[in-house]
Amino acid sequence: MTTSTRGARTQAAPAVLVLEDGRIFRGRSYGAVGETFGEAVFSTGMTGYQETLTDPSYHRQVVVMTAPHVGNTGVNDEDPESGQIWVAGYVVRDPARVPSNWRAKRTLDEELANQGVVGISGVDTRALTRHLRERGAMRVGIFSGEKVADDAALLARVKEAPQMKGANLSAEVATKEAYVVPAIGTKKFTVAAVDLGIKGMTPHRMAERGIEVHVLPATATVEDVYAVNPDGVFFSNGPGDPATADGPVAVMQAVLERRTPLFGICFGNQILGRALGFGTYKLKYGHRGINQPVQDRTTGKVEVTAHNHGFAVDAPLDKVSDTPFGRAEVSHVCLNDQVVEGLQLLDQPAFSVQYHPEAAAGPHDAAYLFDRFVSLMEAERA
Ligand SMILES: NC(=O)CC[C@H](N)C(=O)O
Repeated sequence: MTTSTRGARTQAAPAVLVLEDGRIFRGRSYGAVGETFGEAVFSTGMTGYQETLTDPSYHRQVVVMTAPHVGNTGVNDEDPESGQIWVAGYVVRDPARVPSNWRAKRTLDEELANQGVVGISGVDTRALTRHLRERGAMRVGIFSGEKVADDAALLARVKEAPQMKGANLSAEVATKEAYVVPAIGTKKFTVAAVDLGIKGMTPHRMAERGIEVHVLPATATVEDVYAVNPDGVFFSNGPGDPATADGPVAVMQAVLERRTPLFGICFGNQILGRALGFGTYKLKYGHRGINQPVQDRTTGKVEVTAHNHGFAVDAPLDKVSDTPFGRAEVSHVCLNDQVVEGLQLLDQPAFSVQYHPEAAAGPHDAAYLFDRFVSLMEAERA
């Protein structure tokens, strides 16, 4: 096990990060010693590393932090978004030598080591991020220890690792058993939430609004969804390529058929896109962080929002589309690059966003979307 003292870190084993295009960064082992593979992506969040590490949507991704200092507040038991760290690897520049926070129980270095997550520190993460912005997200390996193979052998192994495009991963991270998150205060509604890799804060944001949330496995059928007698149906965030999510797309289409109020976040937005007949595609390097400007096209208002997506929906920005479920339009757009960030149906109560209104971590500008879901269920009941 490694510790976070200066002395221990200078003794940490050497580590090397090898990108599939042959670019190499050297540093020191951070967290577990060993090797790992994944898709190299970067996050621009300056805070919220615990939420990032435990977000199941990061499954099979090696996350590069652009913030130069990571681990400053250590690790607490309150902030995780799921029961474990999901990132495949972690890349930081300068780890905190003396973490300090009243809630801290352990150092981040210890937590990564305890959970067997291989990381690397001492990397010029800004140079690495610029590289990924120019060349795009790509496969990567991190190798640490006193003896690792030569660079050419490591590169060959990276090139054998699986690609993110075409990866079907929800069932690997989602709950195997259904469970209930009770409403906080008086129960007003029941929601069936299809778990494709759900973050803990999402049902909590619903529970705060009087919703009893029945979280169902990724493989839930239409019968499973309606067995809980839901006022609304929710489709969560999750890892992998939405082009592989045929099962959830079919379930969502059945929900749209019945006109039950529907809300989706991130992967859930991509599934709504597919359910309506739009395509999805891989972004060059994706959106990850907690400071992305999104415009709500209905009100014109701009929100600062939390993102974690590598794919996006291909829907026209400039017109209302006719779909098998009535008229649909792009409700939200990212102002950095005009990527589709939300969809809404005009003839029935269904909408979704590509970003993260649950805001864990991130700004709370988009919390109104949970209220909008409640309004749809209220209108349906009335
Ligand atoms: N956070 C998410 O739901 C991510 C969705 C999808 N895996 C993507 O990368 O775009």
